[in-house]
Amino acid sequence: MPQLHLGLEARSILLVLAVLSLQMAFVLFALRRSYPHLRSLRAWAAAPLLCGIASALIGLRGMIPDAISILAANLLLLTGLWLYYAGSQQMVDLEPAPWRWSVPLAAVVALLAWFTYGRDDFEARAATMAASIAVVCARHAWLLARRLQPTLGTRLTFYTALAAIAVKLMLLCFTFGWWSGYADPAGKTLALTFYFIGSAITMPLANLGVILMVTERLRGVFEQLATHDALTGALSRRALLDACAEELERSRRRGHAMALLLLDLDHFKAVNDTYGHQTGDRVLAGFARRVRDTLRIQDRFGRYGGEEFVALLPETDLPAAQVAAERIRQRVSMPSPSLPRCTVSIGLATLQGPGDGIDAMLARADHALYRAKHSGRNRVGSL
Ligand SMILES: Nc1nc2c(ncn2[C@@H]2O[C@H](COP(=O)(O)OP(=O)(O)OP(=O)(O)O)[C@@H](O)[C@H]2O)c(=O)[nH]1
Repeated sequence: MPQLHLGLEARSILLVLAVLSLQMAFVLFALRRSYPHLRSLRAWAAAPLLCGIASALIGLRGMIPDAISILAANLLLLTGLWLYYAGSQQMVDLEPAPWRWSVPLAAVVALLAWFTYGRDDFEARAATMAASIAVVCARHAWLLARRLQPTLGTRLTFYTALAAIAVKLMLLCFTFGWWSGYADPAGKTLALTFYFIGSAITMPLANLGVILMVTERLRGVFEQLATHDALTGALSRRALLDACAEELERSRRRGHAMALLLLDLDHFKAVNDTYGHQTGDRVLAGFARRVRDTLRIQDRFGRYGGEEFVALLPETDLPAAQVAAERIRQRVSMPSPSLPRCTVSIGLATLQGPGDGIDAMLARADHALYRAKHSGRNRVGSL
């Protein structure tokens, strides 16, 4: 084991890192049991497990055979680092490709074997590993920067990957003789001290970054469940009414118009009775998708109850709301290749002065809907 400054011992650092990584793996495996649908958790739990075992094996260098403390340990380390990357890929619905990595991995292990048994060369082994780790971290950092939302967790993981790359590049520069001080034993000790301290900082930070990414994703899932209807993806009634209250306040403040559409599928009970409840569910989901496609970004769409939905149209006066409602009606009535045809009746209400409120608008929209139903359905009613 190399000597370090500050009274530090490489073996102790490696064993402490092993314990920390195994603890983190335990936490992540426990999270995986609770949230099995979060695919990334499997790779992210296995990653610190492999890295932890690798650290322990490297730390036991000289006490166990080289084939284990060098070859098996570095193989585990690189696989573990790849698993961090694979977990991030799954976060953005990319399929990890283990076979694509297995060829370079085998080449690295072959090189390490040569630098162990062909000619015993610590510097060459360190350079091989530093370059390989830097490549995996760079690939991971690239993915984090390009594909994931810039949250605290992704930022922490991204900067940790950059820091790990910097540490590895530093070691590469030294081993290639780009710093003359490295030839001197004191310089070498200093370089290795930086290297081990760098690893001691980046490994736990990578685990923390992953834990943060998991909790951020779970928070997103729970928020979605709390505010959206699971079947149609529309806002839940509670979230819809909150959005209405918010928009009403904004319209009042700015003196803007606002419209509200109450949408009710026609003869939906007959759809259920004829084709079954499951097809009825698919019709509802397809209907919601069509309405959402028709609406603008700033419009809100929610499930008011059963087969009744509300579309909230900010900054929309009566003529514009009639155009929007008619567009929805036509879009919904278009035949679909996979679903029974259905139509929608729509009740329309617009904001009537500062004393008006959401309950009053909903009551007017309900009345208009009633009229649309009673004058033949598949139409837009207003008062
Ligand atoms: N499949 C399915 N059906 C639902 C869901 N929610 C409500 N329904 C059904 O929607 C039907 C609504 O029926 P009605 O209120 O009589 O209205 P309708 O048959 O659409 O007739 P009109 O509104 O008068 O045109 C009921 O049979 C409910 O069971 C749901 O989530 N899935």
